[in-house]
Parts: sequence; structure tokens; C-alpha cells
Amino acid sequence: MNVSIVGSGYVGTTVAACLADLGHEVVTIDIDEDIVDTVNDGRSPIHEPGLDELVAEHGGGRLRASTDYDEILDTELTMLALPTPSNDDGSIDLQFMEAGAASVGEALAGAENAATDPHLVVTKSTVVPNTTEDRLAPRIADAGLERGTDFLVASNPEFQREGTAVADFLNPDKLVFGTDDDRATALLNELYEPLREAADDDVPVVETGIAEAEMIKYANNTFLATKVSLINDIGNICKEFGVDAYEVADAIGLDDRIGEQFLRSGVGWGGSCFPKDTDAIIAAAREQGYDPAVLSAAVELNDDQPKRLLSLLDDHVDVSGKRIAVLGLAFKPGTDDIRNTRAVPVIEGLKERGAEIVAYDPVATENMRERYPDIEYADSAATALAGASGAVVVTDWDEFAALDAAFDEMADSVVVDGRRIIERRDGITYEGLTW
Ligand SMILES: NC(=O)C1=CN([C@@H]2O[C@H](COP(=O)(O)OP(=O)(O)OC[C@H]3O[C@@H](n4cnc5c(N)ncnc54)[C@H](O)[C@@H]3O)[C@@H](O)[C@H]2O)C=CC1
Ligand SMILES: O=C(O)[C@H]1O[C@H](OP(=O)(O)OP(=O)(O)OC[C@H]2O[C@@H](n3ccc(=O)[nH]c3=O)[C@H](O)[C@@H]2O)[C@H](O)[C@@H](O)[C@@H]1O
Repeated sequence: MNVSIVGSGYVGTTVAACLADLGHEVVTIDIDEDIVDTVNDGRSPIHEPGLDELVAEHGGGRLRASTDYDEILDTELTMLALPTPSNDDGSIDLQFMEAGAASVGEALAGAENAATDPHLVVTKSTVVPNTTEDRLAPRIADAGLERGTDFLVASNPEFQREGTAVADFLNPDKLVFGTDDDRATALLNELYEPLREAADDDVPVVETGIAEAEMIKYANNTFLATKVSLINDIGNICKEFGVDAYEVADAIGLDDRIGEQFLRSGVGWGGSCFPKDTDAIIAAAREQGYDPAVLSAAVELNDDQPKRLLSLLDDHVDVSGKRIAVLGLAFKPGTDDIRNTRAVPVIEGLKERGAEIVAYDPVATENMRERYPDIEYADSAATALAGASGAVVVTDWDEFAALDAAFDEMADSVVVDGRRIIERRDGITYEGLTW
């Protein structure tokens, strides 16, 4: 199939490269010329394992990028993979989605030889229920187009994680097709047929309504975020009792009804989506007159975990004027993404205490330097630790597990681990956040 994807960021580029790898002809459309040039040169605009290879193989060939919305005219369907950031009140800012939908409509309306089949516009981004219906379809129609004749809309939320996006996209637990027209369902089935054939296991397809599909995405993300907050709550109780929360989690994870995943307690959840999506669905629910108590508590608990980490550090070191190492800046390992990383509240707390911060991350340093140009960045964990009077671990990068002799070079070997990643215990003052 010929496919266009508007927005060539984390999701758009990953989906595009994977669809090209599965045999589709894909063009991404982005307003950022650097991103477009990068993709066409066969380079990935983002750090994501496996993506460099796919873009190198298909970039400039079956995978192209452009700034020109008219490219969608040669395609059968267009996915909107545009940002849906938070407004100050937590609701989602739809300006990028609406701008993209309007541009798609204008391109379709300006076609000299209008296609006979309606063009399918798929909402890939995460949007609250009824957004596609109430806010996006009307923007497409604004160009003088008729829904059902000139265009169709659908929701096909994406469940990939950063750091494993390529593998997740190619082997999803499920595909969700939210449609109100059989022609849209048929196009989505055709789009994903090669993926389902190539996947390691059977991939269930959930065919549902558009608003249901939009809500499934929020239910999925907020359920997982709440699961982590719940294990953090349990972990905080464990710490009070001197109980190892990881042994507890391993045991409860054996119960199929609980499941072993997302039971790693620690400094909490960050990233571009859990915080944003939780806030967005809480704001949307409140607008309807419902106040989601559990989700609000999950957010509150998550906000407290970095404070608990720093308070454990305070128990051992007065950090004012002392060199303190922050190990890990990305919101999770495998990515250079620092959006809503727990490292930010940790750095803020250390700054408030007057600490001299030295930070290290294998890939996210440059992104963090833009946000905090004034702190010191080390080029290795060992360099960050050398001479430090304390260290906090914020991201569970594998390389931190093996740190050993580097702790002996600290001025005072106090290590507060927010991710249960450090293996060394002997000869250092080690505090786990929930163990
Ligand atoms: N990052 C992730 O792992 C996941 C994100 N999502 C959702 O997918 C959506 C997109 O997220 P990301 O890919 O992370 O965003 P992103 O910020 O990485 O990428 C968005 C891209 O859209 C481009 N753009 C902005 N306005 C445009 C316009 N009018 N026309 C063309 N291009 C434009 C930007 O230049 C940027 O390259 C969000 O709703 C997010 O919640 C869903 C699942 C996973
Ligand atoms: O909508 C999205 O963008 C994506 O959000 C999450 O993916 P992602 O944020 O990339 O990463 P996760 O692996 O879910 O981790 C999120 C945060 O939770 C934290 N986490 C995760 C698991 C755990 O057991 N403990 C824990 O603290 C991680 O450190 C990280 O800060 C979801 O897992 C994806 O399904 C979804 O598509």
C-alpha cells in the first residue's frame, strides 16, 4: 500500500520505517526540514534501538520524508502521528492535530484528479474520546470535503514503548481499529496484514468504535501507570517495615491475575506519555463532571517518589555545597528522551538544597544540557562518582549494574538507588528506595 504519516517523531518515524520494512511505500510529512533531510539521507532522527538500521535500509527508497502535504495524494491512507502535549490544566493541546488535519483536508481538496475512493485519515496520536469525531473530522471537512465520500476517519492507537519501539510495533499484543465505516476497517486490515503475517505470535485485532479506540489507549496507559504507583505504594510500606519490595513483587507477579510486568518499584514513572495521558484523561473526566480518585492518587504518589529519594539521601549527607552524582537522566533506559523524566524533580530538589550536581547518562546528556546548561555533565558514571559525596540512581541503565570500584573513588560512598540496579552493597552506604 501507499501510506503517508504526518509527523516524523518517535511514533511517526518508527511506524513509517517498520511499515516500509513490511513492504509498504511510506512517506512521512513533517514541518521540520532537518528531520525530513535526515530521514531521506537514511538516518534516524531519534535514538531508538533497531531504527537506525531500518531507516538506513529504506530511507530515500520505500521510506521517504517530505514537507509537502500534497504527497498524501499518492497514498491511500494518512496517519496523524502529531504531538498532543499538555495544557497547563492537564488537558491535551490539540493545536498540532487540528493543524495537521486541516492541512490534510486542504491537500485532498486541492487534488486535480480526486481519487474515487475516500481517503482514510487515521488518528495515531493519543487523543481523548471523541476528539477524532468532534475536533479532527470537522477540520478535514473545512476544506469543503464530504465525510464518507471524500474522506473517512479512524482511530488506531499505538502501544509501542520507547527503547523497544521497533520490536513492540512489529510484535504488538493487539491492534485496535476504531472505525465507523467498513471501508476504513478494510483499509486498516490491509495495512496490517503483512505485520500480522510476519509477527512471531498471533496478533489479535480489536475492531471497535472510534471513541472506544481512543479510550482504550488511555485505559491502557493509565492502568499501567497506576500499577507502577500501586507497587510504589506497596514498596514504600515495605521500606517502613524493612521488607524487600522486589521479593514481594516477584511473588505477587506469579499470580496470573496480577502479572509480573510493571512491578518494578522506585522513583516513579516519567516519559512523554504516562504523565501527559494520566493528566489528560483526568482533566477530560472532570470536564464531564467525574473526578477519578484512583488516577489522581496515582499521580500524587508518583510526584512524591523523587522527594522520598532525596529524603533518603538527606538521612546520610547534608548535600549543601557537596558534589552529588546523578546517574541516569533519560526517563527510562534505551532512549535519549528526557520528557517528564524523574531526573528533573531530583535535580530540582538537589539544586534547592544547594548541591553541586554532576550528572551522567549514556545518551541523554545533550538533551538535558539544553534544559540545565549550568550543571556539570560527566562522560562516564565513574567520572561522575569520583569525588562525589553522594549518588542517586534515577535510570536503570544496564551499565550501572556493573559499577563497583568506582564507588571507592567517592568522597563519601553514599548511594541511593531509585531503580534497584546497583549490584554492589559491601563497603558502601546503600539505600534502596523501596527495599
Ligand atoms: N513517544 C511514544 O513512544 C508514543 C507516543 N504516542 C503518542 O503519539 C503522538 C506523537 O508522539 P511522538 O511521536 O512522541 O511526538 P514527537 O514530538 O516525537 O513527533 C511529532 C512530530 O510532528 C511534527 N509536527 C508538528 N506539527 C506538525 C504539522 N503541523 N505537520 C507536520 N508535522 C508536524 C514535529 O516536527 C515532530 O517531528 C502523541 O499523541 C503521543 O502521545 C503513542 C504511543 C507511543
Ligand atoms: O503511550 C506511550 O507513549 C507509551 O507509554 C508507555 O511506554 P513508555 O513511556 O515508552 O515506557 P514504559 O516502559 O511504559 O515506562 C514508562 C515509565 O514507567 C517506569 N516504570 C515502568 C515499569 C515499572 O515496572 N516501573 C517503572 O517505574 C519507567 O521507568 C518509565 O519512567 C507504554 O508502556 C506504551 O505502551 C505506550 O505506547
